[in-house]
Amino acid sequence: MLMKKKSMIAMKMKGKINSYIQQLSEKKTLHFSLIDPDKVPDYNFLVSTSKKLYDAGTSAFMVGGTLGVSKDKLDSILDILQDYSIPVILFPSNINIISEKADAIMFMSLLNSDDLYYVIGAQVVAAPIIKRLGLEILPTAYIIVGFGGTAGHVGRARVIPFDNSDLAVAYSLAAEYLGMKYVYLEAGSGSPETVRPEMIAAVKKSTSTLLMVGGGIKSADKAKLLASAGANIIVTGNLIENDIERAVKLIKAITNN
Ligand SMILES: CC(C)=CCC/C(C)=C/CC/C(C)=C/CC/C(C)=C/COP(=O)(O)OP(=O)(O)O
Ligand SMILES: O=P(O)(O)OC[C@@H](O)CO
Ligand SMILES: [Mg+2]
Repeated sequence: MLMKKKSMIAMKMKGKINSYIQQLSEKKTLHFSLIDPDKVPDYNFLVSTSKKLYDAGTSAFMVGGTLGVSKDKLDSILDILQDYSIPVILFPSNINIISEKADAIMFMSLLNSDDLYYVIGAQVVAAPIIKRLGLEILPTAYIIVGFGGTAGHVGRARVIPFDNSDLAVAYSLAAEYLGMKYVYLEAGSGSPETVRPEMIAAVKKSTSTLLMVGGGIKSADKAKLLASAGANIIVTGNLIENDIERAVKLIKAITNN
C-alpha cells in the first residue's frame, strides 16, 4: 500500500526535489529529519521513528553520518524510508554516502575546510557516479561553526566562531556568488550550543539562498527562535535518536504555523 503511494509520488517528484523544497519554504519553515545509519539500533526503531516523524510533518529525510556507514547499512535504511511520500536526501560525509535508492543528494562543499579534498576533491570523484545514477543534486555550501563535532574534525574545518557573524556572511555570500542554492550553517552534531540567531539573521539579511541550520537543536522553543531569525530549514539528528516525542513536538511547533 505504502509502496504504491511512494512509486506514484516518486515518479511525480523525480528531478523536482529542489522545486519541492523551494516552493514549500515560501510557505513555512521546514524541518528535515537526519537519520544516521550508524545510530539506528534496529529495523523496528527505524520503522516506528520514521512514521512518527512523517506524521508530525517533517518535510524530508536526510540520511548520512561521518563514521561507520557502509553501503549495506545505508541501503537498508533507504529501503525503509523510500516508502514515504517525502524526499529522501543523502547527506554525504564522503563518497561512500551515494546510493541510487535516494531521491537526491546534497552536493556539498565544506567551504571552510583547510583540506582541498572536502572543498572540491570528493565532489570530483562523486560527480560522475551521481550523474550515472541520475540523482538530483542540491548544490550546498556547508559551513561549520563553533563546536564542529565529528564533521568539523574529520572535515578539517577552520570553524567560524559562534559570535563572528561577519565571517559567516562572507562565506555565505561567496557561496551565493558561486551559484550554490543552499547554505548549511552547521554547529556540529550534538553541539552543546546551536548556531546563534544573530548569525542566522545576518546571513539571511545579506543572501537569498535557502538557509539550513543544524547542530545541537533540542527544543521546540530553540527551533522556533532560529526559524524566526531566518532559518528556512531546521535539521535535527540527535534529538530523533534520543527523544522522539520531543522531536515530534519540535516539528509540530515549527511547521504548523
Ligand atoms: C559531494 C560528496 C559526495 C561529498 C562531500 C563531502 C563533504 C564536503 C563532507 C564535509 C565534511 C563532513 C565529514 C561532513 C559530515 C556531514 C554529516 C553526515 C554530519 C552528520 O553528523 P555526524 O558527523 O555523523 O555526527 P555524529 O558524530 O553525531 O554521528
Ligand atoms: O544531531 P544534531 O545535534 O541534531 O545535529 C544535526 C546536524 O546538524 C548534524 O549534521
Ligand atoms: Mg552521526
